[in-house]
Amino acid sequence: MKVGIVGAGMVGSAAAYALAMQGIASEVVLVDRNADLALAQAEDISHAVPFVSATTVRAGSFRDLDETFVVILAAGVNQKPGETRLELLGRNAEVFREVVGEVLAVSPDAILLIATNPVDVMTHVATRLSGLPARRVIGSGTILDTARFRSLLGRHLGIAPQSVHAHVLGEHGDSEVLVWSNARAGSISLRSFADQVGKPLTDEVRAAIDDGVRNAAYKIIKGKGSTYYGIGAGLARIIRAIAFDQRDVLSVSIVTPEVVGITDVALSIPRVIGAAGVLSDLMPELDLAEASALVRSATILKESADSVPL
Ligand SMILES: NC(=O)C1=CN([C@@H]2O[C@H](COP(=O)(O)OP(=O)(O)OC[C@H]3O[C@@H](n4cnc5c(N)ncnc54)[C@H](O)[C@@H]3O)[C@@H](O)[C@H]2O)C=CC1
Ligand SMILES: CC(=O)C(=O)O
Repeated sequence: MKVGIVGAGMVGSAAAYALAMQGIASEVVLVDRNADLALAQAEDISHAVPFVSATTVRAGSFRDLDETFVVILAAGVNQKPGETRLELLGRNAEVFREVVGEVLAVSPDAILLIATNPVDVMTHVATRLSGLPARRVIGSGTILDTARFRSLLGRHLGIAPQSVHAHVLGEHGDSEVLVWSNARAGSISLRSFADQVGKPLTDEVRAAIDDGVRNAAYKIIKGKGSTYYGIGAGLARIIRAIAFDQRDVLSVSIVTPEVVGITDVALSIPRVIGAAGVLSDLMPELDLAEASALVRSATILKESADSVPL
């Protein structure tokens, strides 16, 4: 399967590396307005390929994105220390006005996979600009926050993150909602598992995990300037579900007709993903506090999307 990546910076190149290392794509084409950067990234990643897979990784122009199955949009500015994702909206909407049409001109049937922040609102912008059905314009949404949540819970409980079943919903950003009420470890409720292994989920533990998930990006950006390995692997995970029609349940963002009473909003809930994109949406049971936090998150995202002129 051929995958295009627009934006060959840290996120785009990390996604290309993850796709190549896992052999998910047969071909990856990197496009960037800095053509030298795209070429250098493609060369560097292609030198890792002989150790692992047979993926062709190359740089190209928009014309080289013909017949792509999925195109990742990772072009635009990232956060400076202390900056929120929503503060990037105006600048990155301008970038999408340039690139979405260029991609569709050569690859009208591609699924668009959005990484650029603020990812939920950018997913809304890309859906409007492209005119594609919402299920074919997928934002990585809270796939990364969900991975962070599972990682921290697994670390606390002393088990693999893959054995933790818990999701983060809503905005990929400050208003995101960690769903504790229906989280499970193995097939056991999280609270019961934690008590059985002698690692109770006290208020302090929950607060520390919430902070670790919600503020992960701020801490990493302060330490090294940007985040990319986590989202690179997350993007590859979504493409694997599409490439092999896996019907995986992943928390991703698409424009959704109605969620918790808010209409026409892009945010993350668990969704089934296969070759056609998002196949169905799933609404977990939430307690009152989680439901009200999700209404707040959805309202913030809807207001933000409504503020973007087309
Ligand atoms: N969805 C998520 O979970 C995450 C999203 N991000 C977001 O991903 C985006 C990219 O971040 P980084 O890769 O760190 O930034 P970066 O600055 O390393 O790369 C961005 C690339 O976009 C290119 N670009 C800008 N305008 C372009 C255009 N019109 N056409 C083609 N290329 C263009 C730039 O030349 C640059 O190489 C940011 O918005 C960042 O906030 C970052 C981490 C996680
Ligand atoms: C930068 C970003 O969105 C993240 O690492 O969560």
